[in-house]
Amino acid sequence: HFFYRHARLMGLVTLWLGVIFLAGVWEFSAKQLRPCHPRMNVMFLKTHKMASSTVMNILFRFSEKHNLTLALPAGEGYHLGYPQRFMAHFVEGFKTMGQKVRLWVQKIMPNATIYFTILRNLVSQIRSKNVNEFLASPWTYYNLSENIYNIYAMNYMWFDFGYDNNAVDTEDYFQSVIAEIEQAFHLILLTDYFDESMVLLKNTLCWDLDDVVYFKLNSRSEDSIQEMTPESKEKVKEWCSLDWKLYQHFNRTFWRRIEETIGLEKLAQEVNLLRMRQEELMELCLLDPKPVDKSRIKDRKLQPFQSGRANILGYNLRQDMDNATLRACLSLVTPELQYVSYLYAHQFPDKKKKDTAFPLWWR
Ligand SMILES: Nc1ncnc2c1ncn2[C@@H]1O[C@H](COP(=O)(O)OS(=O)(=O)O)[C@@H](OP(=O)(O)O)[C@H]1O
Repeated sequence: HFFYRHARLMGLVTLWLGVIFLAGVWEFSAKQLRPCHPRMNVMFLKTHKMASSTVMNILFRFSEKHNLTLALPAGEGYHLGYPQRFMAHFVEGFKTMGQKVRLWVQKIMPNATIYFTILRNLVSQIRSKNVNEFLASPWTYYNLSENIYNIYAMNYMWFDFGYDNNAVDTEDYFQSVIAEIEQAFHLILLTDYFDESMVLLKNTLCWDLDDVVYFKLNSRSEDSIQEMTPESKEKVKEWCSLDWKLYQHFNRTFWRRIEETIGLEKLAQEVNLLRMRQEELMELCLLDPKPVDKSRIKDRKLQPFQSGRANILGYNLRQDMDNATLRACLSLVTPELQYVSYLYAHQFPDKKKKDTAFPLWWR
């Protein structure tokens, strides 16, 4: 009787192991055979001075290629309420009221949406004139009571995620925010490894290489920047300690994700392909091998918005292109405001146009 009972148990266990094994084999072969499907629902949190305009350009081109609907700023504006917290009625066509930011975003995005953003190392990002003087004695210049007008001077990445940039940095607080960000975002990319980020994005979203090929947008001219001294590089990590820890954390998760998904060897190959394609397109489209000073941009409609005193560079296109090539090249160099203006006019033909003129192109 004892043997009989155990034999039955053993039989059951063996049967289960068999079923689990078969399910594993089936899933493995299904993964090998089934090509992934490009993700069409994407939410990008635009962060400042972190190559976010280049990412936006990638998203704009993808949305045109697949005729997708964009959440565009309502009325005459170009921002979704920044620096206020996001609300759904900042998006053209949404009128609902009375909920929290996360719910607002969920209200306008479908359930199966990939949420992502991009961060940059403080040391490479903060290159404004007078940065060293500022960091030598920041409290001389920084006034806590100025509140929202201070956001670029302390922990602005923290602010862009919707948190208090003046908050006291304690381990518990830091960890609780990180946990919230990790819950809300599927992917955090890095400006400092932009090409690697584009490969990771392409693989996560199952897009093509050409979807993430780009020209670098919104770069500052050399005479608009001041590099940090070695002392400032150390001081900024203290002054913006929340941002510094945030960046370090997501730098680690970025490389972990690469290792778990693509692997370093394949990453290097794909980055290489991306750069080759980028060079090919630059030769095809551009008059100059590098972005040029705003005064040298011949077509004013291709001049990027000039924020502050910095000189923001742009591009001149070659003249000798057929219509289809010109259209493709234009979309790669069109600055953000002009592109938003164009997409808005296209998506809402009956509404009043935004006032930034965009290059005329044929649809
Ligand atoms: N592909 C790529 N790789 C590395 N860095 C890049 C890339 N594209 C843009 N950039 C740099 O990003 C800075 C502009 O960022 P944003 O577009 O976010 O600026 S803005 O806030 O929208 O004005 C700006 O940095 P600075 O030149 O230091 O100002 C750009 O040079």
